[in-house]
Amino acid sequence: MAELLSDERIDEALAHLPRWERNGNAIQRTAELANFPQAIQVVNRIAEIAENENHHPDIDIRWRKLTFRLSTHSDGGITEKDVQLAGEIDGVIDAM
Ligand SMILES: C[C@H](O)[C@H](O)[C@H]1CNC2=NC(N)=NC(=O)C2=N1
Repeated sequence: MAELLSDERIDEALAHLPRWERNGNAIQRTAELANFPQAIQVVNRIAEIAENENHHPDIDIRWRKLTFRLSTHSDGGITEKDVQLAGEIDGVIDAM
């Protein structure tokens, strides 16, 4: 179990993650890739990171548009694991 973050800590984390917004008990970002294969490549790279960390995003795939929603299901809210994964997802998308 990880510790749920305070509202203040979440705001502070999001100040460093400008592409992410809070959506209730999760943080969320959308990204539009150049085409569908690139979007799937992004998903595959993130899948590898998620497996390594045993922390998995909810992912919505619509053609070349991806929406990532991060929360720590076992704790019912946002933890440092989500903040960490958000930064890594940004890194994968920025590298495309
Ligand atoms: C047993 C295993 O540690 C859990 O099911 C992991 C897997 N991936 C997970 N991912 C996310 N986002 N939240 C979790 O609580 C979680 N739990």
